[in-house]
Amino acid sequence: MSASLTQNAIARQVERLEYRNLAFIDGRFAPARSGETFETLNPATGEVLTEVAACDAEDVGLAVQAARRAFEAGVWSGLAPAERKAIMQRFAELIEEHCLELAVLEALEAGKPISECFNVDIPDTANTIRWHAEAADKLYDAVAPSAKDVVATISREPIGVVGAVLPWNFPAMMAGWKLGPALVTGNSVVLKPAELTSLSTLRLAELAFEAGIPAGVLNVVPGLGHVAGKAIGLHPDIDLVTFTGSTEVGRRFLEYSAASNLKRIVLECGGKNPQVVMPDVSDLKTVASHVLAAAFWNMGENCSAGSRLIVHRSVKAALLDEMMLQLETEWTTGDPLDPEVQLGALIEQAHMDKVLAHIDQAKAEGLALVIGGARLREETGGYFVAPTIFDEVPKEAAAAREEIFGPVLAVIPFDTEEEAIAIANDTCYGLAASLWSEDLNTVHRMAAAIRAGTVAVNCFSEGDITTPFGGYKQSGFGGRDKSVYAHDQYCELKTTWIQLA
Ligand SMILES: NC(=O)C1=CN([C@@H]2O[C@H](COP(=O)(O)OP(=O)(O)OC[C@H]3O[C@@H](n4cnc5c(N)ncnc54)[C@H](O)[C@@H]3O)[C@@H](O)[C@H]2O)C=CC1
Ligand code: BAL
Repeated sequence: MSASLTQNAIARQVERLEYRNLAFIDGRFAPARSGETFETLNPATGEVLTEVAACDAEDVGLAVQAARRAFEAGVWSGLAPAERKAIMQRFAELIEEHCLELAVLEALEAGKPISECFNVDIPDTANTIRWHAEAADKLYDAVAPSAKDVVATISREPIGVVGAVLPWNFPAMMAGWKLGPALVTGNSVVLKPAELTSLSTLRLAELAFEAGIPAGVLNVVPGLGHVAGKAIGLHPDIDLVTFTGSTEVGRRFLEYSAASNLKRIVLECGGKNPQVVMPDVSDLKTVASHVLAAAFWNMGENCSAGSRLIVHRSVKAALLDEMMLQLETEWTTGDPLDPEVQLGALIEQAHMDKVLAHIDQAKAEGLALVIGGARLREETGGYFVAPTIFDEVPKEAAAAREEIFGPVLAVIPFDTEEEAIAIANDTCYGLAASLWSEDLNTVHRMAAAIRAGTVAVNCFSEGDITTPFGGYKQSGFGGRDKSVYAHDQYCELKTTWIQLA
């Protein structure tokens, strides 16, 4: 727990909290044109926090007009990279200055543990914005090795108006992953947060404006997926949509693109990520702590959650014993605003019901329940589910195949390396994997054989801001988040072919 994250500081912040709950279009907060709103809830209590403007196609249209106007006027796209850098750096500073406020908003609206929000999510959001800002004036374009009497330059240009449609599991961090590279490369953005988590994103937009990002360059249109999200997908004047969320909705964006203007689509979707533990591991305490973090961090509501533990039969029992010990002593489920808590509430009743239905199905199929398997803290009205582990899960079982997006871990034993790789790759997803072995040859061989965008060796990690993030197979499409590779998704490549006299 950070020194400044005390119960008193949190309580004072909650008392003085003001919700930004209107759309942010062209540098101003405004209600939806229809006057419609939707409720946003605290998933730890089921109580309504506030009503949020429910944007529809008309509001999305106004936001796109503002974004296009700003883009064409060059108030942002026409700045030198170093000028955009300075403003984005100020934006990062403002995020840091408002870290507690943003952390409290995320804990209240998303049910995430405040210590994670305060120590990880919001600092990472600021770091992401700052890192991309600093890259702004350090990336060079190219001159092609063409013919003698020709100069051919290959330059990147901003793509124009970017639509960003975001999930609820890491609201600020995902906004940072999209806004950092989209804005530093000179684009204008129309961003739709998930309807379950609008509040921190709306505050971020206000801070971006305060930092000096001109009116119209960053617009936030809160609203329902099948209304505001669909309107972004179908809008004929949006050049690219970057999306993080379910594979099912990602697929819809490809349809929207085909049905409208062939806008570029970048998808970061789901995962059923393997954690492979080889028989040569010696430090089971460390392995156990990372395996638990991979499975249960953010209540398992994480696209890169390591929801399949594929473990060699010879170490399985000892590893499970160590995991149980740590789970019982180090993982507390409770009020997300309590800085000592590691596990908060699931995002909403419907999602909790879906996770509990998966658990019931696994029980009905006769899978061996090791721990958990039930709702917790029902008396609070909140949506808490105990971290749950099933052992000896057949690879055909739903618990081994479907993305549950909750605190449910399927343990699948194996006997040979070939079998482990086959199980790891036996999924339609390919986002992330963890691999545990102390043998360098095994590590190289297996890391190369696992079909995933990120393979973390001897740890659970998504990498840091310097490494790209995205998936193989149905986990991703069209580009990567994070690192300088993320800039590619937001740029067109222009060839200028100059014939010399
Ligand atoms: N990063 C990830 O991999 C995430 C995966 N999920 C998966 O998706 C499941 C459902 O969660 P949801 O929040 O419902 O994710 P989702 O994929 O439905 O929502 C993500 C975003 O898409 C929007 N959206 C929803 N329906 C849309 C539509 N028809 N057209 C355009 N936009 C639309 C939502 O409003 C939200 O902003 C989860 O249980 C989990 O399995 C959810 C969130 C993040
Ligand atoms: N873990 C960051 C990306 C996501 O869950 O959507």
